[in-house]
Amino acid sequence: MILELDCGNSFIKWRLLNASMASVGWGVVDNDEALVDVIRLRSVGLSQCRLVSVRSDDETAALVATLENTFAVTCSVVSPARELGGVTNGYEQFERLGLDRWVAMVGAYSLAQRACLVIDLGTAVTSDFVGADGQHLGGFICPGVPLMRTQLRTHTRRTRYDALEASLALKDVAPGRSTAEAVERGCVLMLQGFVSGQIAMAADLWQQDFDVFLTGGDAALVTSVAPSARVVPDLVFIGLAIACPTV
Ligand SMILES: Nc1ncnc2c1ncn2[C@@H]1O[C@H](COP(=O)(O)OP(=O)(O)OP(=O)(O)O)[C@@H](O)[C@H]1O
Ligand SMILES: CC(C)(CO)[C@@H](O)C(=O)NCCC(=O)O
Ligand SMILES: [K+]
Repeated sequence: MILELDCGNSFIKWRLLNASMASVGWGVVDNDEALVDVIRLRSVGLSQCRLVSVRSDDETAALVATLENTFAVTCSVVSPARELGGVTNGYEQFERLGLDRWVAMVGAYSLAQRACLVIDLGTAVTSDFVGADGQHLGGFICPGVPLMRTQLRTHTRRTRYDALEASLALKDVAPGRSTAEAVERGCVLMLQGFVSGQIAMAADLWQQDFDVFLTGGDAALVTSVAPSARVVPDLVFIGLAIACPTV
């Protein structure tokens, strides 16, 4: 079995593949200890681990050491590259491009084999443009819903509401008539406006000849403004397999 990990700033997403590369389990945890606990229950036959991380080098090294010591596996870790899977990193300093963005676009290009716009909606929202020839033109980074919400709560005094109100607020996006509706709907509309703008930018560059990929925990919030987008929740893992092939 292979353990795949996508180590973000807020969450670690994990997935287990069997010998036929079929997913036999997955989940989301919010710290290293919780990850070890959940994998320990399923670690029989674990032979390899591969991971992509946007955490600090020290944090990533600590997680790798824990996994290698606890489960007696070797971990392959994605490192920055100028070129991978036909995609050329477009950053002036290629090693500074977030590795989650990098493997997501490598995964998207492997599926599309033509120009693609890759949007990852998580804690942060990122968008990346890859041309038909695999050249990464660059992209954008903005706060995602969790960050927008927390910034509002932190910097204003009267925008509070509870989780129940929040969960009821998104039944539609009409003008809000309570604080919860006003904030929750406002954040979703910010996300949708951003995604619409990105698709318009891609259409300026490539007319109709491109694919839009959506991934990340909040992808479902924007599908209404991107009806032809391909929603691929495991896009990072698809790219991860290309970056760290089975040994
Ligand atoms: N099971 C889940 N666990 C955590 N977040 C979830 C889950 N399902 C949906 N979400 C939503 O996904 C968003 C987080 O997205 P995602 O899991 O892609 O985070 P992320 O960008 O990977 O975060 P990071 O990479 O910084 O850890 C949150 O806004 C949350 O509302
Ligand atoms: C933007 C995030 C936080 C999204 O997870 C990550 O890709 C990252 O830390 N990137 C480094 C900065 C950059 O990509 O330019
Ligand atoms: K992410």
